[in-house]
Amino acid sequence: MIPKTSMSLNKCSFKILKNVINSSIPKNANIYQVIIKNELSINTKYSINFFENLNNDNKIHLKFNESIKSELLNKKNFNRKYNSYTKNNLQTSFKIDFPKKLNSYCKILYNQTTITKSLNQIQKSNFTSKTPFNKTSNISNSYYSKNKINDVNQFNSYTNNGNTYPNNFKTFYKRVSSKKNTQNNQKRKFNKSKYQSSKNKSHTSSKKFVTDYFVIPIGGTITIKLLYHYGQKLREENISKCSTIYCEAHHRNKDGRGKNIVIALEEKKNNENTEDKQKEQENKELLKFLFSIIKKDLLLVLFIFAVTLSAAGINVLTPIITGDLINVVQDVLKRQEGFYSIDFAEFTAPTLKLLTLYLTQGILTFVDITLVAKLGENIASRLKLKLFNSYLLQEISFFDKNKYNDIITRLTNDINSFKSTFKQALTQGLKCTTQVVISASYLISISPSLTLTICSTMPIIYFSMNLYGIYLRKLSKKAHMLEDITNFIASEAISNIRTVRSFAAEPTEMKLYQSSLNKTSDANTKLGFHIGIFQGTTNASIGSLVLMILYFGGKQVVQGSMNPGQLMTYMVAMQNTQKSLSHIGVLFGQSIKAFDSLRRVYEYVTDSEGNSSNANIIINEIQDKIEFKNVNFTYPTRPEAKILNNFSLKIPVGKVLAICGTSGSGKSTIGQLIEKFYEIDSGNILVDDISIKDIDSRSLRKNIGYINQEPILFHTTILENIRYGNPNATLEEVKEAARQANASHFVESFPKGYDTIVGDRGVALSGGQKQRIAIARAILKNPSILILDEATSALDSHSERIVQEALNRLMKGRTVIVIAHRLSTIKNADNIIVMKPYDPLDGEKINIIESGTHRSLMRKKGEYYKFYKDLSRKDKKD
Ligand SMILES: Nc1ncnc2c1ncn2[C@@H]1O[C@H](COP(=O)(O)OP(=O)(O)OP(=O)(O)O)[C@@H](O)[C@H]1O
Repeated sequence: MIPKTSMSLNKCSFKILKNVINSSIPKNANIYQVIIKNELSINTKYSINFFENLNNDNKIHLKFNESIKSELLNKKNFNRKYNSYTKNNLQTSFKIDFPKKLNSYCKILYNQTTITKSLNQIQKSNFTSKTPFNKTSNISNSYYSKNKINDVNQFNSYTNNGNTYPNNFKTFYKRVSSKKNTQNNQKRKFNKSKYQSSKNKSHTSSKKFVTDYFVIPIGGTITIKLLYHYGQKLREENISKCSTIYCEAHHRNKDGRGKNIVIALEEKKNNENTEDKQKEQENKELLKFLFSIIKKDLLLVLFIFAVTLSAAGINVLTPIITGDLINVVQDVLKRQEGFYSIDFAEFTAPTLKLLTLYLTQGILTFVDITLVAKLGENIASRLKLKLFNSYLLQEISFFDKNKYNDIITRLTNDINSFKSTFKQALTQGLKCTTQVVISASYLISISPSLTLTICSTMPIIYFSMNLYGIYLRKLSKKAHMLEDITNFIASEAISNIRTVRSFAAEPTEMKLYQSSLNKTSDANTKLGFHIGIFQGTTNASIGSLVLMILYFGGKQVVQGSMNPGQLMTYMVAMQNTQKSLSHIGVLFGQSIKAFDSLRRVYEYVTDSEGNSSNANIIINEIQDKIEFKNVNFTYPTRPEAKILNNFSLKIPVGKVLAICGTSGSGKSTIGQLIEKFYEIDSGNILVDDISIKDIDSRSLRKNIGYINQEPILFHTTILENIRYGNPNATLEEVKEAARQANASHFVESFPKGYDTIVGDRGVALSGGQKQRIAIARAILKNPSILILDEATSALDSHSERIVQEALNRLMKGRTVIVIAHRLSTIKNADNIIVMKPYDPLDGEKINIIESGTHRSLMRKKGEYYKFYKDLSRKDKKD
């Protein structure tokens, strides 16, 4: 029976909870729920679940899964060991280790009664004020022992104050930190031979972290709120993104009877205040990021500032000098001396001044454009490099979660749009703002009354134009979207031309394209019509403004309160101000968009920063078995569907394991887990008796060769494609690998031999040829483990034979995992396992339904027998 669910559980978490209960907990077990309310300051869009390790030692081991761990860690330094233990039969305890930078405290609710305050007090008095977590302290252990007692006392005094807590509900607080250890552990690169000795050192990691440790009785409903603060950086903005998290933990009493608790972490509801703070914090971080990109060019930026300000100053001066020139002309006219008696020397001074201004303006414009182009390119390159690097370092699950187009768009469109707006904002924005400020004060100084008259009408024109501008932007967005769709239809049809042809779908594609084209053209025509209205109205308004100035200004000239030169200056300055203002408006809109683009780039860049794991054991050659120990696994993009459940498997070194089974049973998943493309939820995968979590991913993958049904080749020469397996291989070595892979014959028959370009993704080669190039590549890589994922299933029997021959050569002396389709490979394998998809409703809850050698399984006449017979029938047909 499940006791009453906590009121704090929302619908979503309850659904998950129900799933957990349905899927994992024995029906006859007593189930108690411990609801952990989560207010993690982490971005857990995808990270679901703590996970548990149940040992028979009457202990509960709670662990964070890797994604949460890295998030929690503020992407670094998280302790891998989350051990906890049971105090006695009635109590379940768990301990959570926080990294020392994590300023953390717990709110505990017992039967809906909050004791948060007490813990907050403890937190404040002992941790935050005396020894802030964000500072590394070298305080001795005795300090902590002393404080630990204080904490317990404080806590007890609170719980005894008329609260509903049972007496055994105690809280201990312990905190140990050592900067030295953390740094040493981070820097230490493990070498396989040194591993044993280093391992012990690394496991003294409890020293490195702040440790919160609560003892909680099983029974009733307990809500625990964990609040994490990253030192000074309370990243509240991410709280809203935090999704529901659950974990389940099993507890066994000494008498062997099981008790289970389900723990759910739940999204914290944000109030508006925290949302504002979040945004503020996000913007701050974004600006910081931008500064880190620009800071190398700080001198250049300052120089551009100086040039732009000078250009703005000259722009303001030009109408003034023009006014002077007009005044000279007027003076001469006043004197009414004939043309030949005019002293042109009077014109020289203002004319020369104007000429100098124009020339300087030209030079400054040239310098400005050149420097800003340089700055823009520097920034864009840096951003692109940062983003591209972050893509290459992302977890494979990142590519499951995000659309390919989205990933590429951020690298191209987003960065380019940011670059161009940044350039404009820096030059035009600065120039326009300066001009507006100087011109406005100048306008007021010439004629305050005229300026007031103009200013009362200008905002009306300005705002109505802006409103129309918003409508125009909407139209333009729609036209762009339709254009994108049209382009997509064209590119899809062209890139899939073979499919289009073979289905004789040309007329359909043409119709589709034409209909989309018509819509785009209609939208663009409408846009053009409205742009026309906009431009026409703008021109008419500007004209009216000029007229107003001439009318009112002319009156003032006649009245003698203004001279003609000043009127001229006034007119030009007003036009400049008006242009600058509308420019600033447009730039403002563009800047918001550009900032969004930058935000998207930043999101991906920071995403990958969380992937720096503590796995640092380098392995040069795998010499021992691979072992799956009680592995539970779900794909991060589909957390509700468990793929492997308590999965155990040993693959001895140098042996061949064949995996067969129905589609979707998880055969390929096993290969991907060995490659460490995904992190497992719980259990362990050992390679050479070392947990895969501790092994440096690159060094692991260097030891693995993966050949699948559709090998991907790069758009370059055959030589370079084979060399991808070992960039240092000589031409002779490449040729030898090709020979062993049965590829040399067909490669040498090509006119350009090894210099033949294979086309995009190897389109210029047949399936069998691509497969053999991939095998040659694997031969050069010389891996200890070979994973063949349905490697020959897409080939006809002739190609299959040639490829298989090459594969047989490659398999010799290696540990091989064959995800099998071919009878001969399965038959000769040292061990065969038959898998079925995990089904939570199935009583057995297993993935492997049979295992053994070909002979033993045939004798058994079970699933493998059926599978083998089916395959033999198919083979005969072929
Ligand atoms: N990247 C992924 N994200 C989410 N789910 C996935 C992903 N890859 C595979 N799956 C799911 O995991 C399950 C096992 O897939 P897997 O590819 O391991 O099966 P398989 O036994 O190799 O199947 P097949 O014989 O058809 O290739 C399937 O239900 C599949 O839909």
